[in-house]
Amino acid sequence: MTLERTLIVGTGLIGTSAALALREKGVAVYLSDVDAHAVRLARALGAGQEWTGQRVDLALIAVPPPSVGQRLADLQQRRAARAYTDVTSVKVDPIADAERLGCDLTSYVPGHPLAGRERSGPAAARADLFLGRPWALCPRPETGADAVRLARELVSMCGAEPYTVSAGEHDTAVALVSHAPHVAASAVAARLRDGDDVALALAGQGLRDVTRIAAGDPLLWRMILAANALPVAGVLERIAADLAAAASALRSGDLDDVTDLLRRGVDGHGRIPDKHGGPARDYTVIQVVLQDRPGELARLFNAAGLADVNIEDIRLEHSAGLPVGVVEVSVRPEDTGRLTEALRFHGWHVPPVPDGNSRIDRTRAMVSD
Ligand SMILES: NC(=O)c1ccc[n+]([C@@H]2O[C@H](COP(=O)([O-])OP(=O)(O)OC[C@H]3O[C@@H](n4cnc5c(N)ncnc54)[C@H](O)[C@@H]3O)[C@@H](O)[C@H]2O)c1
Ligand SMILES: O=C(O)C(=O)C[C@]1(C(=O)O)C=C[C@@H](O)C=C1
Repeated sequence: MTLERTLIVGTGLIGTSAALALREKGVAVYLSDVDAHAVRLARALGAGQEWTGQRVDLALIAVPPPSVGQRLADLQQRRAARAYTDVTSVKVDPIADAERLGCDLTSYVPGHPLAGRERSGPAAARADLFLGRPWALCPRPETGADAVRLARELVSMCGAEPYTVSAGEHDTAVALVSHAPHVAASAVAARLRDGDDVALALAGQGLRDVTRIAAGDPLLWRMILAANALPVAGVLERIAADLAAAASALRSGDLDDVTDLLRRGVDGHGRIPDKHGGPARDYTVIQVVLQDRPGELARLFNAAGLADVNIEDIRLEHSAGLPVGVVEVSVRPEDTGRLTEALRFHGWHVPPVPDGNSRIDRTRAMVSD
């Protein structure tokens, strides 16, 4: 049994990213969403064609957590697929919904890719979103072997690593590694609402690293947290206790508790597996410091275009009020030399890309004027 035809239900960030990855592997992909605009945009991105009832091998349900059970029931009633899986960030509640709605659990493999972005919708989708990332699969004793095989095939076509775990273990685990961290990031980012312009002008990369996920959709996160409330509350209580102890240590001037927290933080961070820890894409990131004036980005793009280098990704870091910004240009490693030469030719100073085993090498290109 191989995966030749897939239906994606919910063509937002995750559904469209999976669709794009499957299209690259030659799978026929059909698209469905309650929002016709989301399907149109996904189609325009090359993610597949609109679903008009074709029967497929596997349906991937990529909708918010409370809608998964009902969608599964509807699709099974239409006999839309031989097997079904989903991507929602919690697992116990959607499975309970499916059971309550009388779904056939033998053809359903609950799933969850541990990959995402802080943006929603098909426009944010990318085919390489899942590369090297863990993708949890939570089959139950009654789940059929063929359904599991199809779900695993989808995961590997998306470039992710399947990880089999029970739904209960999954929810406890993601409370620690995903859901509580999201709330903690939001708490840090929420403080910035009170920050004055001077403070925000001094924001560096550390703050951006700690708060990136806080930009995620609050309505989606409310649904995720509601479905995993107690495990997340437990982790948050322990984080809050550490923060309270650190604050009182700072007030008393006895920094032992803070030092202990910092050391435990180093230990905890060291436990994040390298395999899934860093960005999974094999791009070189060239950092270019740009003058903040009209036409600078266009000049950079033009230099890349003339060198026949495709820019895979671009990220703009700009501190308000400063005369320069940093643009991070991601290119395929084999294009690094050509782009470096082109930037030098057009007046930027670019030091050699350092050797290293990290998946992403960073170099800096400084404006010469
Ligand atoms: N955002 C992430 O980083 C991330 C990562 C992993 C898993 N997930 C999970 O993936 C799922 C989708 O998240 P997303 O970030 O792609 O959200 P999104 O908002 O980008 O996309 C969700 C899409 O589902 C559609 N939709 C909503 N209800 C529907 C229904 N009943 N039937 C058909 N379509 C419906 C919406 O119109 C939207 O296009 C969620 O369950 C989320 O928990 C998200
Ligand atoms: O924005 C990201 O980078 C994410 O990977 C988001 C993230 C995560 O916590 O790892 C968030 C929720 C999802 O259920 C899966 C992935």
